[in-house]
Amino acid sequence: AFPPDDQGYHDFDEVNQVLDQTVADHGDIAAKSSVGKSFEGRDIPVLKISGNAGQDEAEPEVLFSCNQHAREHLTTEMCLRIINRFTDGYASDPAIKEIVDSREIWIVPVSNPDGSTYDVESGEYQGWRKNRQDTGTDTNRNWDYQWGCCGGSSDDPNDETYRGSAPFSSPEAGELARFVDSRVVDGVQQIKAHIDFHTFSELVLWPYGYTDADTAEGMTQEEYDRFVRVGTEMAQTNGYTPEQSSDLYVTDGSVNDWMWGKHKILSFTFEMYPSSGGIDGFYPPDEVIERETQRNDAAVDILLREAGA
Ligand SMILES: NS(=O)(=O)N[C@@H](Cc1ccccc1)C(=O)O
Ligand SMILES: [Zn+2]
Repeated sequence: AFPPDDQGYHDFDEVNQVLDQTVADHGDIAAKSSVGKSFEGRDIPVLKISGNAGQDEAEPEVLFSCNQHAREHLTTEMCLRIINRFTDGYASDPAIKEIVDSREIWIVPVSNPDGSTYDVESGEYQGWRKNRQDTGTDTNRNWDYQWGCCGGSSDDPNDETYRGSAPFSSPEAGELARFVDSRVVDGVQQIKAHIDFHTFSELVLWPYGYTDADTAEGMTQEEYDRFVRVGTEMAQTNGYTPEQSSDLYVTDGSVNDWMWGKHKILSFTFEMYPSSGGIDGFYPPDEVIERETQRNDAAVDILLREAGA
């Protein structure tokens, strides 16, 4: 459970209650399933929002994933904001209805349920980042694209950026990857765009993370320019700084590199509020949740539009 002053945040059980209630209230446009189990055996929930949610329709799909890093709890609230906005708004807002009827939206509010639970279950924040496998794997260094290639992760199990013993050695990354793989229908990946939400620094990041170069195998200049255009457009709406993720620092095995490198999914990371801080930057007071999640509404709409382009 979150500390008394931060009850506005949802822990894992409360997230599942919200998802179940959403399906109960909006069963025609919302469907809950699991992408698989975490290391400690928790189901990692995914909510699908679409007209006729029970049918797989030939519509562009978009994935929003949150809380890959345990302590980054504001990102779970970001995924819940997306869920509430597109379900509660469906009956009253024609623009929302138009999007939901023409897209299939997948939302994973808690990608790392073991780590997220560990971080808050004592009632005191643990500052935990990784999953709960042995001494912890940084799942955002465990994706199977240029894994461990380039000094953008650690081979020391005690480090915060430990890449794991092998690509997809963490079930959390492996199961989400398996879910994305499963969205290849008749040889075509149905998911066209993705945002992985993190905190903090207020950035919009795009691949590749493993190299400083703009272009590399699997990334032409035209493809890079599209990341810049869409990333910059989204950043103009939320005031974040847009940049290639390696401009921040080189990472290898990150989710964005795999989403683009393997599936050509237009995949971004958003680093949310605050813009700076120490360890307290991971724990903004719950009073900021509404403001800092609504801050990304327009960017989310841009990505949903872009998925159909
Ligand atoms: N959220 S964070 O503080 O861990 N920063 C992220 C930044 C990041 C995210 C995606 C690709 C490259 C870099 C990280 O994984 O290091
Ligand atoms: Zn993070």
